[in-house]
Amino acid sequence: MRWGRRAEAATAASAATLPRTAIELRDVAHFYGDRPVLTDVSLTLTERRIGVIGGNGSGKSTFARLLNGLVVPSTGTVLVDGLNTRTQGREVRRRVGFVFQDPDAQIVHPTVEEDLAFGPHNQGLPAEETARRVDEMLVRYGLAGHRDHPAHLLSGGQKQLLAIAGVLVMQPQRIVFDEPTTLLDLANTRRVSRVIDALEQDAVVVTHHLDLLDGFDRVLVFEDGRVVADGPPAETVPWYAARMS
Ligand SMILES: Nc1ncnc2c1ncn2[C@@H]1O[C@H](COP(=O)(O)OP(=O)(O)OP(=O)(O)O)[C@@H](O)[C@H]1O
Repeated sequence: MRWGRRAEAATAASAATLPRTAIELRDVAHFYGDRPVLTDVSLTLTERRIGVIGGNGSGKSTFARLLNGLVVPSTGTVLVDGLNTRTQGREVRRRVGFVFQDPDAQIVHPTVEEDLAFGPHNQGLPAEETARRVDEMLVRYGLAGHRDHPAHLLSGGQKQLLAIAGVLVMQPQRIVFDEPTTLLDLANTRRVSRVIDALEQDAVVVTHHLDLLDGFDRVLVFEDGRVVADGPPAETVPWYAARMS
């Protein structure tokens, strides 16, 4: 595990030999008004499963939003496979899907099927391909019996699965999850955890549920807008838990 500035320096040094597929943050800072919420963040993200943890208000969601260009940094650069989120946001968002904490923020269409079809339709996919993908998602996420169901009447867990399916149906190469289990009971938390485990895509998961990070490759710990620890969960998670107690 690497801590604080040493970790950032070591990660920045490896940027010269950047693999083809990576998210790279170079000297990133972000301010809301004149208030800094992220400072001095330089990271190269290549692992399949990356967790992001930290106390309330430590900057995790802002960090997550930087990764697909929902937020552009006040200073510094975020590159996704070499694409700059500041100037190539649309292409970046095609590659990096984002699952919001509250599925109601993401579910915008009256029925489950219409909601799933919205993204691919927007991408300009032919109707048959959209229908094929929608069918596949309905089956994979246990929503086939709810095809014509009003989306807002689904249970909390089903809504979260629909929100995830609504991102996956667009076949992004990576997915960022911002606290995907916060609103869920234990059974649905486990279900979403299994869904994340089984994803083919790379995933970055912001969470307060530390169990979700079992088997992850790397965990970043945020504190006051900085990465204060960076390493495998077996080291970072107990370190963070001890720090918070
Ligand atoms: N749109 C915004 N405008 C102004 N301030 C914001 C905005 N979004 C976040 N902030 C502030 O930035 C700081 C970091 O917020 P952020 O949501 O990134 O933290 P977080 O680590 O995800 O917190 P939590 O665990 O509580 O969700 C907080 O103090 C928050 O109030």
